Amino acid sequence: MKIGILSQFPQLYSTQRLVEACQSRGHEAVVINTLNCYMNINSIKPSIHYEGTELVGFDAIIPRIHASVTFYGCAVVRQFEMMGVYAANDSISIARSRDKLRALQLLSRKGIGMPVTGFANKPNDIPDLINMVGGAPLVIKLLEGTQGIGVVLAETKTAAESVIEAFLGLKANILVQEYIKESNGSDIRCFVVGDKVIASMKRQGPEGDFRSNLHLGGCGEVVKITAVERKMAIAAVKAMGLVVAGVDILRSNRGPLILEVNSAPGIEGIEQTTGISVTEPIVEYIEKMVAARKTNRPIIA
Ligand SMILES: Nc1ncnc2c1ncn2[C@@H]1O[C@H](COP(=O)(O)OP(=O)(O)OP(=O)(O)O)[C@@H](O)[C@H]1O
Ligand SMILES: [Mg+2]
Ligand SMILES: [Mg+2]
Repeated sequence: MKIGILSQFPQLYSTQRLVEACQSRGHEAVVINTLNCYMNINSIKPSIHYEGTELVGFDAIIPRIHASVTFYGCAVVRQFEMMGVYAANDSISIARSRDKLRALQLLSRKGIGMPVTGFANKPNDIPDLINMVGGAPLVIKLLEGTQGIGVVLAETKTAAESVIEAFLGLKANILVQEYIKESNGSDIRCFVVGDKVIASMKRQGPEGDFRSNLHLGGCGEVVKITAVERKMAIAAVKAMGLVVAGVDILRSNRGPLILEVNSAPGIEGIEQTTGISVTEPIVEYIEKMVAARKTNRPIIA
């Protein structure tokens, strides 16, 4: 197969590992810088051009769309879909999961547990909004933040009111969320491919930070997840329609709660913490899907 890896960063560990996994399973891997793709949208033969030539002959793509380029990245993935190329994460699912509000709304419809979350537009909604999620302390999040940036813990009602006012004054879209204190600055990251959790780790934030993101200095350790957590992670990925995803779960007093589903989950942290290759299963999954598409057999993966 010829597999395109959509990434702006060819030197990144994750990009390199995906290339290696494709090659070790006998496929051709091409790293494509998403932002350098330009598209010809027409009803006869939609195409993508790249550095002066047309991209042809691809069987599948693995999108690694960075949060800062969601709009353009999804357009490129969608164009590949229009050309009949299999996308291991399609454009609709990436867009769904990237917007934390949309994602939580979809998860809530499936009855998947999550911290109580509020969303508002007008500043005069603030006191009731704060009460709705159980009062302070509470967490305030930018809708499209990532790597823990734009996730704030407001310890008091006054702090919460001023942070919410400031964000809304800047026209930022924010979520207001119940703070799960008992998770103690840690969460569980499950790496899912298809309908399987391939690897999981517990992430613990640095001393004094409630955020567990590895990019902010958190560290990972191997963890055994429960059957309920496994089921929940898989259901969340299915609700998004993703095939490759990183699911963040908080362990709360009322059981596991989903925080979010990431469509371009980090690969370095989970592989180094667990010693499990998560890239091989991605390529294996793509092989099954592409083969099933060709023969029109029902897809069992
Ligand atoms: N409601 C909450 N209660 C307790 N801790 C929370 C809550 N929300 C977020 N956190 C902590 O903050 C971290 C970052 O939050 P979240 O995953 O929502 O943001 P992110 O910026 O999208 O991160 P990622 O890099 O995983 O995409 C979480 O991993 C968790 O440790
Ligand atoms: Mg995220
Ligand atoms: Mg997260």
